[in-house]
Amino acid sequence: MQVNIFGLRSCCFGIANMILVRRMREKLYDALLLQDISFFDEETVGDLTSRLGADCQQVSRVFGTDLNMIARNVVQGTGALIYLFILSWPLALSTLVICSALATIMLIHGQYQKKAAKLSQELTACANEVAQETFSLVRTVRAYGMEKHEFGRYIKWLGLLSNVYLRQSMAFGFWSSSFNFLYHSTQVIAVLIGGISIISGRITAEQLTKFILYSEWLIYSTWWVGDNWSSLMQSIGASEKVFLLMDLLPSNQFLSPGRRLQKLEGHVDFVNISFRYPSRLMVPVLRQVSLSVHPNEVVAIAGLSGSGKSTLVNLLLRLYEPTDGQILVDGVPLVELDIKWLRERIGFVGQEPRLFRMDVSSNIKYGCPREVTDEEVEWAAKQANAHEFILSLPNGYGTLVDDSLLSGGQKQRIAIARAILREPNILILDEATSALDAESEHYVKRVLRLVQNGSNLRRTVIIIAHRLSTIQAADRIIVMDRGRIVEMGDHMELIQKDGLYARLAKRQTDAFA
Ligand SMILES: Nc1ncnc2c1ncn2[C@@H]1O[C@H](COP(=O)(O)OP(=O)(O)OP(=O)(O)O)[C@@H](O)[C@H]1O
Repeated sequence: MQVNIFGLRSCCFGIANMILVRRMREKLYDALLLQDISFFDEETVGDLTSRLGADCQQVSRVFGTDLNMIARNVVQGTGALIYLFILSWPLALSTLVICSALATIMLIHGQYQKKAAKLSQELTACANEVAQETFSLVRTVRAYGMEKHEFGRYIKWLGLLSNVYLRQSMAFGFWSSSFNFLYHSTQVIAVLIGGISIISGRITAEQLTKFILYSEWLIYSTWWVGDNWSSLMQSIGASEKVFLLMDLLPSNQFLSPGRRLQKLEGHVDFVNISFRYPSRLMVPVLRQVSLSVHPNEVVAIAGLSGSGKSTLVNLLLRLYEPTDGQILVDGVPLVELDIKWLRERIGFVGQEPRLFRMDVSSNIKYGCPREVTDEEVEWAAKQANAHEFILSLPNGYGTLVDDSLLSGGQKQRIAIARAILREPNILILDEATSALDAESEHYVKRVLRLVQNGSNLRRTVIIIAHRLSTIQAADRIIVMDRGRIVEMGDHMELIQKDGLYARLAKRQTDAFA
């Protein structure tokens, strides 16, 4: 019966813990997912993933086991102490002094374990970060023969981690031996003082036996409280950051629903935009940029690397908020619009063509706000010059995308197909042709021409490209230099101007000659 009840209770604790861990992970995932992008510029991936995993388990232990054990042993110990005082107060006092010494060591040990747990979580996160980075860049590591170096980086963090564990074990050893020493001292004192008391007739032998039993009970209760206390402190130390992250408020853009317009024309105004990345507040990235993009206009942004081209589109996607100035979409400030509604109407192809680990078709459909047929998926793939190579894959559109299966250019064409499929009112191509070969670039140019000439396909396009040959046909080319717009016009006008654009164009012609 006893076993059954104990088993049932453990089972209940197990289930409660499981539910708690699940709820905490959900809440943490939610809190992280709804953060500003700038939050992820400052937090390490390894740290966040380890918080999502092990730390939640630590927190649940606090509620599931440690608190329960502490409460139980405090009640037991207090009962034993009262009984000891009834039996013999001088003996009880000496036991109490020893228990107080044990409690003091327990508090110090608990504080130490709290700090050590926090540190070990941080070091685990750093080690995870190195491992994650190495495996995601394994080709670069191989190509440069840096396996040993990366192993060394990983080992360094593991070394620090094992030092913390070693010190934790030593602290535990000290705490255990103090317990043993003090426990045996109680018995020696009890036998000595108790023996004298029996000889002088103040207590009986039966009372002394009871006393020794109860003092053992008291001291063991103190030990259990101490043991659970240090494990509680460990859990608290490891979970401080979890609670901090769980308390994060969602980004402003998810808090208010915002306005939905009847139709998005695709008029974009950047008005006196200045911007610094929150993680590098000292460096101005955009300085008083003003630019109007008209509905259905194809605007290309060119300029040297690091001049702020991608940052400008990041602000239009509201991944970051401008430090100064404002962005208007169809005359409405971006901050007033329903961001989900707006993003559904924007097609975006980013610089790094990374796909999800799902089949090709699902990758193309990803984020499409409406139901799409297989024919529509194929249509989008054809527009992006991806249909042919997709058909040559083992399972065609059903092939599971693996990072090593597709080339950079192929991944980029799938990303273009994804953007085209949602028939966006604003199409943003950031460096979309950088990884494409000359033939594919020709097809992208064809898409741009289609967008420009086909009456039902017209839309606002913002294209950033290093290959100036891709953007020659744009209605307008904006040239940026160190966060400012320095030139504006069509290809011929800019060439005649003989400024930065002309120099870049000449440099590229010379390079390809
Ligand atoms: N997340 C970030 N945090 C801090 N600084 C950043 C971040 N992203 C970009 N920067 C910095 O902002 C500046 C402009 O970067 P941006 O990517 O907008 O330039 P770009 O003109 O698009 O360059 P490229 O043509 O090489 O892509 C650079 O100096 C870059 O180092």
